[in-house]
Amino acid sequence: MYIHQLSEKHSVLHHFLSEIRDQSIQKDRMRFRRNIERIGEILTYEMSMSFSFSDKETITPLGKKGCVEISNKIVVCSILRAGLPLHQGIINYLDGADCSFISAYRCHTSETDFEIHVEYLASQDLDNKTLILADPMLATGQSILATFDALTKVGLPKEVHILSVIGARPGIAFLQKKLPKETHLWIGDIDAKLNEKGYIIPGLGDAGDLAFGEKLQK
Ligand SMILES: O=P(O)(O)OC[C@H]1O[C@H](OP(=O)(O)OP(=O)(O)O)[C@H](O)[C@@H]1O
Ligand SMILES: O=c1cc[nH]c(=O)[nH]1
Ligand SMILES: [Mg+2]
Repeated sequence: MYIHQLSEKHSVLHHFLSEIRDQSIQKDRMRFRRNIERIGEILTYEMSMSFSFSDKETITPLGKKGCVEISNKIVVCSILRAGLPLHQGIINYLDGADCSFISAYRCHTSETDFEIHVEYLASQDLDNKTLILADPMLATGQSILATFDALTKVGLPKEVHILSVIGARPGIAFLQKKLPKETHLWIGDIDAKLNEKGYIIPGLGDAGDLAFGEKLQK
């Protein structure tokens, strides 16, 4: 897996990362969602430099200009529910992309153990497409793997890009073992560890709850 950690360079991204982690600022739910969306825009801009482009001619009011346009056929698939604001950030920049949605949630068998349940999938044909799989939190990596497995039953994408805001080192190492080598991971920041409940430390807490409100545990 090719890992592109955007926090390696200092940029405005650090401002947004700091705000989503800050326990007082993140209480503003609207700001939290908007910051995740803004990070989605930044990740998409960086990822777009790896896309294919074809030439086109654009007519301006005063002449002609040789321009380029993205030639990848893109499907953005986001994992419900925390993926929704990230999804919005991605499609803010990829105007014509198809959008798929998949649900994945942690179903707890005990205080510390859980399984990932995938129950809902609405997807386009993925054959030969550029698949962007979006989830703001990459903790154990199990949600991404379960959704990747469900999606690759629908078709065989030409390339796969995973977009995430904060990841944990053990979850990334897990995906490195399980996903095809040519998969790209575009990630805002990487934290060192997980706690016994599978939360990223220091992370930011529960992204789905912060964006949309605390859900009842199953
Ligand atoms: O890498 P993992 O260990 O699989 O954890 C990451 C997943 O956990 C969260 O989802 P959650 O189950 O909390 O659902 P939610 O989006 O509805 O809050 C998060 O949004 C990821 O999908
Ligand atoms: O730290 C974590 C782990 C999973 N899901 C979250 O929202 N946060
Ligand atoms: Mg959650």
